Amino acid sequence: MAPMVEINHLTFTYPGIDGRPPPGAPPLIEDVCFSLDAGQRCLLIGANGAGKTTILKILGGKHMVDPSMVRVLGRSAFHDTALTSSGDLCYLGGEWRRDVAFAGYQVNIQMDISAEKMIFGVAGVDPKRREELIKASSLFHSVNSVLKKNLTNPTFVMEQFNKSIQLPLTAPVNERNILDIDLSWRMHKASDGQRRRVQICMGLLKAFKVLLLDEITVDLDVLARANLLTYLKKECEERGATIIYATHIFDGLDDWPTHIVYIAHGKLQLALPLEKVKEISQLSLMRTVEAWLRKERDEDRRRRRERKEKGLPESDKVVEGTRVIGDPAKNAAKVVNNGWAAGRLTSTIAGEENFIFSSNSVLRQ
Ligand SMILES: Nc1ncnc2c1ncn2[C@@H]1O[C@H](COP(=O)(O)OP(=O)(O)OP(=O)(O)O)[C@@H](O)[C@H]1O
Repeated sequence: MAPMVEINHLTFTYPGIDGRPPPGAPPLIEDVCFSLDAGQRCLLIGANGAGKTTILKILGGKHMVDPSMVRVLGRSAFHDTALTSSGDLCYLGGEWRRDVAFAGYQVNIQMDISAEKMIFGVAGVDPKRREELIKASSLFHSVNSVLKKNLTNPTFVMEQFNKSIQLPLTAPVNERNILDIDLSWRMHKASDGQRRRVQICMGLLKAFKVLLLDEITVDLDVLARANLLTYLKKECEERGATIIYATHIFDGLDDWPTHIVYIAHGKLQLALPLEKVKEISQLSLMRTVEAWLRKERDEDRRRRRERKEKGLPESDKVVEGTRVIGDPAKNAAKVVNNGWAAGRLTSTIAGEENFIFSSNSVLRQ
C-alpha cells in the first residue's frame, strides 16, 4: 500500500517580496525525506526555528513545492485543493488562535458567537462523531471534581493525568471526555483554553485521514490534553489515520508516537520507529530530546567560536534587509514555490516591516 505521507528530498526557501526565493538564498529545508503509513503517529521534534512549522505547512498545502517532493494520500497537497476541502487532510496550527474556517469564511475566534453556532456551522459532519468530541462524560466530571479539590497536590494531579492517559482504548466512548465543550460558551468571553477546545473540535469534526498538528495543546489543561492525545491515538488505531505532531511538550508522550522525526536547521537528523529510539536511548523521551538538543546547541556554539577565531562572521548566512545571502555555489536552492498560502499574506512573505521568526521564538521575545 502507498504511504499516506511521503516526503522526497524536500527542499524549500521562503520567497522574498517579489514572490521568488532571494538569489543565492540557502534552502531553509534541505533534502528532507521520510514517509508514514496508515495508523502511524509521528512526533516532529526540533529546536526553535528548526523548520517544523514550515514542513507541516508544506504538507498542509500552504506553500507550493514541486509535486514530486511531497505527496499526501498520493496527491499534491498544494495543487489538489480537494484534499483539504474534503477534510481528508487537516492542518491545525498556531494561527487557529485567531481565525477558524466557519461556514466557508475565516471567522475571528474571539467574536461574539456561541460555541454551538461555530461547531454546528460545519456542514457534512457525522453527528455521532460531533457528539463524541463535544461531550463530557460522567467519568470526567467525577475525576474533575476530585481533581479540583486536590489541585494543590501536584503528585495527585500527575497520578490522575497518567491514569487518564492510560484509560483502555476499548473503553466506551461515552466514558471518555474528549474536549468537554459547553455549547453555550460565548467565544469573546471564553478563556484561551476554552477557545482552543472549540477550535480543535472544529478541526477534528470531519474524519480526517491525515492530521497535521502544530503544537495546539499549549492552552489545554492536563486532562484535556491527555484525553485529546488518547482520542487521537484511537483515531490512528481504529481508523488507520496518520498524524504528525510537532511539539515541545513531552508529558505523557513516551508511548504515544509510533515514529520520531528529528529536524535541525532544516535538515533531517533522524526518522525512526519509537522502538528503535528506545533501543538507542534508555532515557525518557523528554530526556532523550533534551540530550539531542543540547548536543546540537553545543555544536552550533563550537562552530560559531571557530568561525570567529578565523575572523569570519559567526554565521555563514548573512542577512541583508529582506535577503538571506549565502554561498550561491554551495547553497543554491532548487526551489519551486510562490510562497502564497491560502491564509494570510503576512504569514508567508518576508519583508522589512514583516520580521519573521519561528512561532515559538516570537513568544520568547
Ligand atoms: N514566512 C517566512 N519567511 C521567511 N522565513 C521564515 C518564515 N517563517 C519562518 N521563517 C524562518 O524559517 C525558520 C524555521 O521556522 P519554523 O517556524 O518552521 O520553525 P519551527 O521549528 O516550527 O520553530 P518553533 O519550534 O520555534 O515553532 C526560522 O528560521 C524562521 O525564522
